[in-house]
Amino acid sequence: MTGAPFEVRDVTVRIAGRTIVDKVAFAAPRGGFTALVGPNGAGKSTLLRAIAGVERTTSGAVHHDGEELLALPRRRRARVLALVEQDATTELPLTGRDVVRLGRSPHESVLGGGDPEADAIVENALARAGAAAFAEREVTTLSGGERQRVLIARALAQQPRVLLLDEPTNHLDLAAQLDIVELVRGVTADGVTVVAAVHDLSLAAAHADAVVVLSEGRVVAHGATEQTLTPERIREVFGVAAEWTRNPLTGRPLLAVGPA
Ligand SMILES: Nc1ncnc2c1ncn2[C@@H]1O[C@H](COP(=O)(O)OP(=O)(O)OP(=O)(O)O)[C@@H](O)[C@H]1O
Repeated sequence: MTGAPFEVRDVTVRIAGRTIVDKVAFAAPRGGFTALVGPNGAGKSTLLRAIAGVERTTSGAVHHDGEELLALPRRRRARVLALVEQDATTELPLTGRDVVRLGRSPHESVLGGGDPEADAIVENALARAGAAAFAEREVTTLSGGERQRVLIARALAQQPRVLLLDEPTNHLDLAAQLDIVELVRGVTADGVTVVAAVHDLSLAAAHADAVVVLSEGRVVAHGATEQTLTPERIREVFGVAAEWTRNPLTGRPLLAVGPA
């Protein structure tokens, strides 16, 4: 991890007169894993969509290595940043491989082609995301967890410098959740900056390099886990009593919760 090439600057999203994301600002180190946490409705998905340029921002900017990403044409932005949305669905009769192949479109020439490595990159992304078994299947027939792996593979095929994940372990069984954590660590080791919305605070504490706590559209804390995810703040933001213990199998932080 070096420097902070990725910066979210005062991003605000107002929808129908309501402020959903309110002047959110944070920087993320290159090759770091930043966990975005907060209760239901805090604005995590809207913020990720705004950063990716999918949701229109009312004001603010997103910088990467000196470029203002929101001002870039969509294809150029997609070469820098990929978003895996929560529960993204498709009705199109595409196979898993077709969907992953779509991740290459920002790298192809406008008329298609001009991307000689595409086949190898697609196969590699399928394998890395544990989605190779679904390459020939129509994605509409896949389970939620299987589809999630295909969508992660598509984002990997995009070869972004910044990877945004919205609840990447949603739909995944316990072993698959561990696979995804492993995958995120592998991707960050390659220098990709990961920002992921996660509900599992134990996962955030065990694996993230930094945590951004969002509440009612605002950043209420940002920094190392120990400083941000204190029992007091968890009570304040999530409305539960909490105590950190250790996972006896891994030695990593584990959150015990109870009624406030
Ligand atoms: N298009 C929209 N129109 C109106 N309200 C919206 C729209 N999109 C999001 N909201 C509202 O904005 C708030 C934040 O939603 P968002 O999905 O970003 O929260 P979240 O933190 O990702 O929640 P969750 O943990 O439940 O996924 C919610 O109150 C939601 O109802």
